[in-house]
Amino acid sequence: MVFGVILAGGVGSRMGNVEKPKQFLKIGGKPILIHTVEKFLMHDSFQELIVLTPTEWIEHTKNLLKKYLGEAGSTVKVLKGGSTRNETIMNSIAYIEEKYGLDDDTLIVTHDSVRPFLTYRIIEENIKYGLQYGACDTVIPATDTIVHSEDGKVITSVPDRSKMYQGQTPQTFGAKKLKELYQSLTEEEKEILTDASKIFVIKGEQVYLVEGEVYNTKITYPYDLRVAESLLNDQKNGQ
Ligand SMILES: Nc1ccn([C@@H]2O[C@H](COP(=O)(O)OP(=O)(O)OP(=O)(O)O)[C@@H](O)[C@H]2O)c(=O)n1
Ligand SMILES: O=P(O)(O)OC[C@@H](O)[C@@H](O)[C@@H](O)CO
Repeated sequence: MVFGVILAGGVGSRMGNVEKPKQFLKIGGKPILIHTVEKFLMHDSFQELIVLTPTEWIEHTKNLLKKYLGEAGSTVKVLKGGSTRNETIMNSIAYIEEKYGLDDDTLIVTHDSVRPFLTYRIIEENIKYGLQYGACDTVIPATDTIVHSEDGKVITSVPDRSKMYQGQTPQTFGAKKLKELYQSLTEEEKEILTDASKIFVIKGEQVYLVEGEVYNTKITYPYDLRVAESLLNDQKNGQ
């Protein structure tokens, strides 16, 4: 079984002083989260779509799904997010295990709710390579040179940019394996995680690359809202 797991459990602190978590802010007259859910609803491979949000925003999320997406929106399961992004993913796996059981064919396509510009191809390839390889990560080649600094003062190294990529999402995994690997991590290992692919990498497991898109950007800062509005205008004008 394949599940769409849309991560909306954050508070968007880097968005500054806004009245609600950034995933509920509007672009093109519609909440960012709704743009993202719409992309997943275009695929019929999913057994179920799951959105995970902070507890206090669960009812709001359900209302948005019904208001903007009607019947289709009502099929989306809304759950409580976790204290960290990976705990949110674990909450989705706990729900899946409870309702469907977990086996080696249980696949989760995990996606940042604030990356509304992902494409049909990216989702299809995540499903295909997730089923084929058991783990894949959506990435784009680094456009800026990556600089590594241990102390934040001087350069420790400048990795070969031709081998550097920027991680995006979706990140797709065998749910059973992800759960087992995550549970085997120490608290220190969990602390340094900023995504889920690293859980596999730390444990020496292969994660295959799926080609992302530059515009599959994560809305993080106020500036990103302006970029998102202009991307929507471009799409409207067929650019
Ligand atoms: N406990 C968490 C933390 C983050 N996320 C989700 O992970 C995605 C990417 O994380 P990020 O951009 O960092 O979102 P926030 O944590 O909300 O932002 P900030 O770090 O600025 O507070 C977002 O869709 C966010 O909702 C989540 O589901 N559960
Ligand atoms: O550091 P942040 O919490 O903004 O991002 C965490 C993840 O969302 C991020 O690592 C993936 O989108 C892959 O880049």
